[in-house]
Amino acid sequence: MKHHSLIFLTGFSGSGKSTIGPLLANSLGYGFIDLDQEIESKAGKSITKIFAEEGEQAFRNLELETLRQLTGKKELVVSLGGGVLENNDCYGLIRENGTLVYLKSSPRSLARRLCNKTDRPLLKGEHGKRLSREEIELKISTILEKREPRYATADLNVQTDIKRIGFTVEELTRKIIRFVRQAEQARLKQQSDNNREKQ
Ligand SMILES: Nc1ncnc2c1ncn2[C@@H]1O[C@H](COP(=O)(O)OP(=O)(O)O)[C@@H](O)[C@H]1O
Ligand SMILES: O=C(O)C1=C[C@@H](OP(=O)(O)O)[C@@H](O)[C@H](O)C1
Ligand SMILES: [Mg+2]
Repeated sequence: MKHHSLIFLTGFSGSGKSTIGPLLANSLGYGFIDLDQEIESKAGKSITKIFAEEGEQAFRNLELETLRQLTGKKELVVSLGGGVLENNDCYGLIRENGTLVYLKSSPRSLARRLCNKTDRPLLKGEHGKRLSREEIELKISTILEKREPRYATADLNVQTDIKRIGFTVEELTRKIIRFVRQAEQARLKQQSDNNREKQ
């Protein structure tokens, strides 16, 4: 059964899911889980090592396996990894079980935030070579073009390019509280209509 208070944050690497997620959860009075951190603690190694030692498909299998354990929960914010929605099974689980929220950022902002980081295996060159900011921005644009259609199906979205993190948290808190309240009211109305029809 879908719980609208099971909130999944999606968006490309660097959009702020892992930073904003715990702040948003605290602001809502919800629990918080970072899917990548769950996977790393289960695997006992970093995502970079999982990619290097077991390959990307092994990581994607761990994403699905970990996500499955979250279905049925409520009043919980889950920060997804940027590639989760590409897996049809993951996408289906998320749509059937909770509310999808998209943190939108431009390739330029994402590249600026990520250019000094070394923990995104997909944003490295041949043999793990570090890329320049321009090369990272190009790589982001290419991958984002493929992923945008699924990101864009989210129930709610927020632009994070030129917004301080605190404002994004406040905006998302307001939007989510309103969305969850309206969804629950609609569900209760549907239930009472169904009961009336049975009488
Ligand atoms: N709105 C923002 N403005 C400026 N920097 C941000 C913003 N959101 C995230 N960041 C920074 O970008 C980097 C990636 O953030 P992170 O939360 O890890 O993103 P994700 O989990 O979506 O990959 C971090 O260094 C974070 O501090
Ligand atoms: O875009 C992706 O496919 C990935 C994004 C990462 O998470 P963040 O979006 O939190 O960086 C992490 O799951 C892994 O490196 C793969
Ligand atoms: Mg993250």
